[in-house]
Amino acid sequence: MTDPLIQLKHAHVTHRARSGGLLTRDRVHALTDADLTLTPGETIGIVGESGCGKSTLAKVLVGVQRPTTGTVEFDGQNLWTMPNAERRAAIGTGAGMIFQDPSTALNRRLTVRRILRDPLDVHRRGTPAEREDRVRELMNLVGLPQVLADGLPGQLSGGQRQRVAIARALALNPRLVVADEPTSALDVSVRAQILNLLLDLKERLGLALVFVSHDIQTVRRMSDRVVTMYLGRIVEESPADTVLTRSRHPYTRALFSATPGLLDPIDPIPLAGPVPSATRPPSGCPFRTRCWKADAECAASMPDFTESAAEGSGHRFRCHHPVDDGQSLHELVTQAAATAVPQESS
Ligand SMILES: Nc1ncnc2c1ncn2[C@@H]1O[C@H](COP(=O)(O)OP(=O)(O)OP(=O)(O)O)[C@@H](O)[C@H]1O
Repeated sequence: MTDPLIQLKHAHVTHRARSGGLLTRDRVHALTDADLTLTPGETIGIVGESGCGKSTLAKVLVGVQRPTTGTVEFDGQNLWTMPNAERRAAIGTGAGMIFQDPSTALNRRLTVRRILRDPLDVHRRGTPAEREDRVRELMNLVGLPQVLADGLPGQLSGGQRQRVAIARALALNPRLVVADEPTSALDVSVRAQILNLLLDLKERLGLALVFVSHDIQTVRRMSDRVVTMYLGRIVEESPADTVLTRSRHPYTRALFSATPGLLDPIDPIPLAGPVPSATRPPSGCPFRTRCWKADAECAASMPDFTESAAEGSGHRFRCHHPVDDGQSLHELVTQAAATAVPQESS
């Protein structure tokens, strides 16, 4: 079996909650008890509703966010017990991050050349001449014409800016790249180009990729494995090619059923009420307040992960009452519509 590139163990992230801009004594549970393993060259996609912790999980994986408790191992080494300089070196060389909006992620006052040289200078990579060569190489890698090297981000198109952000993330030869909504700020016409570029780079460089998006269709296309999150928790990991039909967690099925154009035209699985507060998540399974299958057992405890019967499939889910393997969406919609869900939230 391949050694993991990254391993999260029981990672929690909490933040002080704010009310009217002021910090309160409450804690927001942005990530709860996350266990996840990523192998070299693998792509995982993270899906879930807004605020469910996708970005937090991505930042923890890439070593940008320190978990409040729990561990992150990168190449078998605990990232957060390393001395700072060592961790920065491991993170710098190990992982790059591409954000949603390249116009805010790039320093507007620096030329493309300076933006791409910066990580090489900070990590003292090679001689000045070698750094210049590397800048040229990075621009070629992401399909940016060399004439743009002296341009400022404001002089580039949205797609070109995102290419600069990708080149910068690749500057130190990372083995992992995290792309957090990398195309949502771009025109539809350039989205496919950027996604194809990421897929191409992943193949050519053997990168592991963590892909975060609200666009479930794209996540499925880009990923080997899909991680479903709900209210800070990972509730299912499914192989991307069977996530539509074989996922077992009711929330994964509901989420995918609500994606236009993905499945046969059909009403989505109806869910009761809104997502509860991340400050006071429900006891037991956090999805139980909206789930048509929930009962007292779901309020009492969060189930452990169940591995799918197909050994080595990488499919696992946390649910007391999973959807039957192969159960159709039509059946689930009917079942959910016929069931009243208890409304209390904790
Ligand atoms: N610095 C912070 N301080 C307080 N709360 C935070 C902070 N960062 C994130 N949160 C909260 O943590 C939870 C998870 O946020 P996160 O950004 O990870 O979710 P997300 O799924 O990526 O959301 P979106 O899809 O809207 O980007 C949310 O309730 C969010 O409000």
